[in-house]
Amino acid sequence: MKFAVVTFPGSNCDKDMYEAVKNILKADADLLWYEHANLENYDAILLPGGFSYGDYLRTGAIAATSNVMQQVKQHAAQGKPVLGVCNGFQILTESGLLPGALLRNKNLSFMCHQETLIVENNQTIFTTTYTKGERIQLPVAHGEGNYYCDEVTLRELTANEQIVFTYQNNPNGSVANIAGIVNKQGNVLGMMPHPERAVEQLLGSVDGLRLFQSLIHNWREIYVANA
Ligand SMILES: NC(=O)CC[C@H](N)C(=O)O
Repeated sequence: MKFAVVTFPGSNCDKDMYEAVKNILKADADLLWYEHANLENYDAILLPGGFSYGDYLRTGAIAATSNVMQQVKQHAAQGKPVLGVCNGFQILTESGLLPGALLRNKNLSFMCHQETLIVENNQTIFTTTYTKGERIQLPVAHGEGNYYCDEVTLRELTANEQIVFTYQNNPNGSVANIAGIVNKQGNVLGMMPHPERAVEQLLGSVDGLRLFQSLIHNWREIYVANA
């Protein structure tokens, strides 16, 4: 299984993401500059955190218009996995791959600390290593992590079990305590907390590692075991 980590101008969690996948998971991965990225031969695409284009206009809005996102859309339409973390999540909502929007935190301040999340759906390709309702520890680091969607969308997200992670103690004002959602097909996950920053005990938690392990395991089940 081969991972692509896409770097935009202003990404700053791209190397952490790459290190987590390449050196901790020991998976095949490339770090790709957005302009030259050809995503054809990759199995999973990782959109890392940061401040793409300086967060100008709206977070993720300018990166969402880049050519590489057309490729990400094609990849997603084929049912292949896409994970957007933090700014990656913002890019996914701005590009229409996920519903809703990320607004400024309710206290209008950047926040950076460990949060307890609740695993709401452990039946996605990203979350089968967790149990439903499990409390896990992941760090958050954002100024605009306040997930918003209208009531109709929230009803749909709930009915389709697209809410994957919620915050135990909502730090940013997100609707329904939402920390991460998947698309209807279940192959595109966007989340504000950073799994790539929780892949070694030295970092305070290994709960993020399990997300990548889940993805690799389920990808093999789908594409290798049944081939
Ligand atoms: N770590 C990040 O990805 C930061 C995300 C974002 N640009 C924000 O502050 O909201």
